[in-house]
Amino acid sequence: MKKIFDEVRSLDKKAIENYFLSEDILMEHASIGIQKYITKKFKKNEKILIVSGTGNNGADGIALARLLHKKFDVSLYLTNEPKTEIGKLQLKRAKSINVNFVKDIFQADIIVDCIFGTGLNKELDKNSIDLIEKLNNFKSFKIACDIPSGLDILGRVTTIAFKANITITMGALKTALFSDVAKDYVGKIKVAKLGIEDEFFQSTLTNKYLLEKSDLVLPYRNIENSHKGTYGHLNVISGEKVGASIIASMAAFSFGTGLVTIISENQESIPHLIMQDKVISKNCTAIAIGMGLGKIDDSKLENILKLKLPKVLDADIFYNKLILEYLNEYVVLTPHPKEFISLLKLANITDISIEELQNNRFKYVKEFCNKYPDVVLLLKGSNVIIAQDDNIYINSFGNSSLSKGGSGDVLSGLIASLLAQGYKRVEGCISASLAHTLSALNYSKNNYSLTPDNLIEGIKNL
Ligand SMILES: NC(=O)C1=CN([C@@H]2O[C@H](COP(=O)(O)OP(=O)(O)OC[C@H]3O[C@@H](n4cnc5c(N)ncnc54)[C@H](O)[C@@H]3O)[C@@H](O)[C@H]2O)[C@@H](O)CC1
Ligand SMILES: Nc1ncnc2c1ncn2[C@@H]1O[C@H](COP(=O)(O)OP(=O)(O)O)[C@@H](O)[C@H]1O
Ligand SMILES: [K+]
Repeated sequence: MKKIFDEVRSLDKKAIENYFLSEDILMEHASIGIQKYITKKFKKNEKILIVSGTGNNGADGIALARLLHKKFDVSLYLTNEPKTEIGKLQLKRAKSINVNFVKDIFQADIIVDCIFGTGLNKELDKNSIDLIEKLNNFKSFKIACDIPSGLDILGRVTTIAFKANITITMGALKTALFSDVAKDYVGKIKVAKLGIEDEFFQSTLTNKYLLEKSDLVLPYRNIENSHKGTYGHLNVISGEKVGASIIASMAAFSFGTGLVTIISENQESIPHLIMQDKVISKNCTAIAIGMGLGKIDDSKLENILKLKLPKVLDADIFYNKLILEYLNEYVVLTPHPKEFISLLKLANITDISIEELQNNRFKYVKEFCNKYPDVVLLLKGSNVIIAQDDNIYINSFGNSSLSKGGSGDVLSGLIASLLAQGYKRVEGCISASLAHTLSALNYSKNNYSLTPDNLIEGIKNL
């Protein structure tokens, strides 16, 4: 996993002091980072338009124009004269070698957005909105310098934001790039090193981490002298919609759990691989409840919630106040945003809209985890957040093929499967969530036809 920081400005300052560097050295490295990317990816004669604002993000762009001068067909458009000292210096340098300044933007092969960086601190004015809108309409390959212009430090879109194919971010990953809203603007994300010792970021504390493919720990079996009981027995509690329990059960069975039983009062028609019972199994090692549950008698629910077994609580359960008494060290919660706002309300933390949550996901996850530090929370979304106490892990591998009924049931089944097999809760959530999103990513047909069955098939082939 890679470290993510809420802000890097103070880190840059500290690094400058620690290693006797200068803003100029850092900026040169920032621009070299983008120069290297462009030089590697594009042919020499391609047209590049760099659009620079008045702050240091703009100054990065002016430095980049100098670095690419005569190597590419580069044009530099300034929204205004630079305001910062280093920006003025970069401009002098660029002018001294006759960089090509242009008075109008145009559809180049490549556009580099250096209008605003992390210094965006107010609403965009009309000129900036028009400029970003025009750039977005160009069919160019689009590179955002540090952060797409128009995204603020919390990853919210002000009025409009630059839609990049890639964001080359300076120094270290920033939280703002991983809001759900940002996902449609950042494109790929790449870090440009600023000439600061790697050791510096390694030793700087953070509570946020970006998950990588290598963090996936599949439930490989490492002993031969085993039997089905060795790999746990998951009970999936069924309710009004048995389909959800079947999806979760099939996902769990395919992900290695030795036995899966659907617990239901009625005799349901279910796949022959899955067992069925009316009561919790004696050798049950984990429980999944909530998916398709509908209404349930409080005393029955309480009898399940009070069991000292790892549990995944999902879906309908987030509308029942009873769960507040059981938010303990056995529990994993897997709400989607609508369910999470219900939970926040039940827990008397806040009464907010989905939009407010989606604009401030990290903030509300933190508030919830401060109140319930024993619980492991997985907040679904285009960038999944896994949190416990103060620690946050972000899974950004998901894509829109997962926006379909039943995807969440697969995920709950996968987490419950790993819990039944003995994974710790945070580790279980990390590996299940990675398997879930990587399976979707590997599905290569198109991005509309993925079904829960395809997802489960993909998980068998990871
Ligand atoms: N900290 C450092 O040492 C480094 C910073 N670098 C670059 O510097 C950037 C940050 O630079 P700045 O702090 O100058 O900030 P920005 O370049 O993001 O620009 C902010 C400027 O625009 C103005 N502004 C903010 N919001 C506005 C709005 N809505 N409408 C009109 N004007 C607005 C501000 O008053 C300020 O003058 C980073 O994103 C990064 O690209 C890099 O060069 C690497 C090194
Ligand atoms: N656009 C998207 N990008 C990434 N992941 C997505 C996207 N849409 C949905 N998902 C994922 O799909 C799952 C949907 O779960 P949920 O809404 O609970 O569905 P259901 O209850 O129908 O099974 C979650 O894991 C969510 O993170
Ligand atoms: K930018």
